Amino acid sequence: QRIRESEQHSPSGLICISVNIELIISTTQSGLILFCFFSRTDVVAVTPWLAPIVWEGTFDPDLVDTIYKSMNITIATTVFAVGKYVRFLRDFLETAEKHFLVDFNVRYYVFTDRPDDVPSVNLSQGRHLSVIQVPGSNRWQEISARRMEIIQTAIERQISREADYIFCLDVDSKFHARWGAESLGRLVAVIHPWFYQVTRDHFTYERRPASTAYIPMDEGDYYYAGAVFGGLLEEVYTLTKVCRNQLEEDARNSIEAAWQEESHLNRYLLYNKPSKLLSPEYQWDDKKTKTKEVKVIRFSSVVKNYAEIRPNV
Ligand SMILES: CC(=O)N[C@H]1[C@@H](OP(=O)(O)OP(=O)(O)OC[C@H]2O[C@@H](n3ccc(=O)[nH]c3=O)[C@H](O)[C@@H]2O)O[C@H](CO)[C@H](O)[C@@H]1O
Ligand SMILES: [Mn+2]
Repeated sequence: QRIRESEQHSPSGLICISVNIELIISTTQSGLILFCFFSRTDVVAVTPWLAPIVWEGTFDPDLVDTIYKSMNITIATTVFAVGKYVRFLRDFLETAEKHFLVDFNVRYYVFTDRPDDVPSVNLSQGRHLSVIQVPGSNRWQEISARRMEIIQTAIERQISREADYIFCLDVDSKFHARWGAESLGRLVAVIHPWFYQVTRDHFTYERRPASTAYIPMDEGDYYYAGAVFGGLLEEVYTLTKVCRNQLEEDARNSIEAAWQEESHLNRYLLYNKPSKLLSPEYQWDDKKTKTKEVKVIRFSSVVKNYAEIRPNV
């Protein structure tokens, strides 16, 4: 059933802005109402290649969770805490236990050079945490970019035997609200919170043809954030392998892409389209003022003092 209110004249004679609400009621043949919610008409909820873009109000949370729960899946979650970034782990893990894939089997993989500083956090049933030691570095660019290689290796050695899906997340972040099974898909990326309202000429893709992350000005769909990507294990394995190889090829040619692995991720996703996109609800930035499209912030980057926290500026 659709309700559309078009332009109306108020008593004062001013024209009101059209309301345009779609009320979707799904019924069975017997007439029993299964679910009822307002779909969104203020945001685009599908890509030109017909992948869903997940916004609050475009899915039924209980129904989606029920479908995935019956599959008895395990979701791996990688998070890097190298150097001073170990300080973000407690909030990350504690808020994840409250909001991230609650009641699902989740395996956290914490990559750190300071295993003794990993906090002990109470995990719910069905949830595990492994600590994997990685080298430190005196360049944040290298720490961030090497994640591709390290995730690829960890999938080969361990994760492929232990999980079905994987999410790779930034640690300088907190969960604030439900992040459920609506986020799962073959290959999943998140629209960067600073770039969802701008045209593609503003995207900070790598623009130098000498880099393997190069994207010409007239190409590109979305600007994806490097802080969140995921999908089926084998899909993310290929993604990390390709990005790792391209990062290494660039290094051999003494070129570093504008935003390191984020640039390579964007290049990969341009030619390997994600099957599902997460709206900026799934990667907000605490420095950014909330816009009206964002009804719920599920996961956001905390404000940090770069000079104090990173090994270099
Ligand atoms: C929202 C978003 O898309 N952010 C991207 C952006 O800035 P960010 O400011 O989000 O980068 P960042 O400092 O959070 O670094 C990315 C991640 O690398 C890890 N880390 C980094 C430095 C360090 O000393 N120790 C450590 O563990 C940690 O997990 C951190 O969350 O640019 C980065 C570098 O290209 C990545 O592309 C990020 O994904
Ligand atoms: Mn970050």
